[in-house]
Amino acid sequence: MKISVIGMGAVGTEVVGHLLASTAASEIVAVDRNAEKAQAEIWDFAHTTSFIYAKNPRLIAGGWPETVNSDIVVITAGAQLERGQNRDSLVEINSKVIEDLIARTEATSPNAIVLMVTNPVDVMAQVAVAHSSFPKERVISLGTIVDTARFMRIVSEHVGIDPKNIFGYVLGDHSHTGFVPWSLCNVCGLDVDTFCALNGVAPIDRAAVRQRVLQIGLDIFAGKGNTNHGIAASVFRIIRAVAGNERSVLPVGTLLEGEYGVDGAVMSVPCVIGRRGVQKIIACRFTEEEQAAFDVSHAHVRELMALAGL
Ligand SMILES: NC(=O)c1ccc[n+]([C@@H]2O[C@H](COP(=O)([O-])OP(=O)(O)OC[C@H]3O[C@@H](n4cnc5c(N)ncnc54)[C@H](O)[C@@H]3O)[C@@H](O)[C@H]2O)c1
Repeated sequence: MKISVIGMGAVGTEVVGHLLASTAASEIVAVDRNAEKAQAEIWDFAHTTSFIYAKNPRLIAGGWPETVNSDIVVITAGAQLERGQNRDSLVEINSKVIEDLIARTEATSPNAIVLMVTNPVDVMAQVAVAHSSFPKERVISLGTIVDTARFMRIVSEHVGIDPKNIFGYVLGDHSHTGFVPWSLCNVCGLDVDTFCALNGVAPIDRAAVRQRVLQIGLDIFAGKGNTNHGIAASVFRIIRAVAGNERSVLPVGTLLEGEYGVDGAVMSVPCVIGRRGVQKIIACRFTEEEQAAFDVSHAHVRELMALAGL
C-alpha cells in the first residue's frame, strides 16, 4: 500500500513510525510545507529499517507529485493549538488549510481513503467532503477513536484487566461534548456495574470516568505541548483495518445522512471499517440519557459547522 502522510509534525512523524514497524505500507510519502523537516524525518526513519522488522518500504520525502495514487492519505497538517486555546478555536484557520489540502489530494489520489486528523477533526472531515468529490465513505474523521482508547485504558486500570478486553466507545464528537454510551459498554461480556459487583471491584463512577477521558488530552497537552502517541496509534489502527479489509467496528467520524436522526453532519458512531473505508454505519439503541448527550454533541458540531461556513 502507498500511504502518504501530510504534515510531519508531532502526529505525522509518529504515524510514520507505526507504519514502518508494520507490514501494511510498501511506500510511505512524507509531505510538509517545511520540506527540510520532512526530508530529515525520512532520512532518520530510513536508519531504523536495518534493525526493526519491516517490509523495507520505499521512504520518500516530497511534495504532492510524489503522493500520486496513494491508497491512503493521512492529513495531519494545519495549525496546532497554542496553550490556552481549545480545539474549536482552530476551525476557521484550519478550514482554509483543509480546503486546499483536499483539493490537492483529489488531484493526485482520487481513489484514496482520507484519514482526517487535523482539528477540530469532525468538522475538518466535513470540510473535506464538502470541498471535494470524495464519497463520504472514503473521508474518515479520527473522531472519538482516541477518546475511546483513553476510555478503554481508564476503565481497564479500574478493573485491572487489559484494555483490549474492555468493550465500549466514546461517541459524539472529539470535544468536551463526547459521551460514553454506557448501555453499550461491557467488560468480558458483563455490563460494567455487574462486572464490578461480581468481581470484587469498586463500582465505577461513570461521571468521573467521562470527565477523566475528556480531560486527559488537555492534561497531556499542558504537559508537553501536543498529544501524539494515542492519536498516531489510532490512525494506525484504522490503517490496519483498511489494509486488511478487516470489517472491524471502530468509533470514527463519518457524514451522517439520516442515521441517528442526524442529516448532514460528521459525527462519531460505530462504523465498520474495511478496504472501502466506512463500509457500514452500525445502528445502536441509546437510552434516553445517551440520546440527550448525543444531541448536545450534535448541537456543538453544528456550531462549528457554522464557523466553517458549512
Ligand atoms: N484528532 C485528534 O485526536 C488529534 C490529536 C492530536 C492532534 N490533532 C491535530 O492534528 C494537527 C497536527 O498536530 P501536530 O501536533 O502534529 O502539530 P504540529 O504543529 O507538530 O505539526 C503540524 C505540521 O503541519 C505542517 N503544515 C502546516 N500547514 C501545512 C500545509 N498547508 N501543508 C503541509 N504541511 C503543513 C507544519 O509545518 C507542521 O510540521 C493539529 O490540527 C492538531 O490539533 C488532532
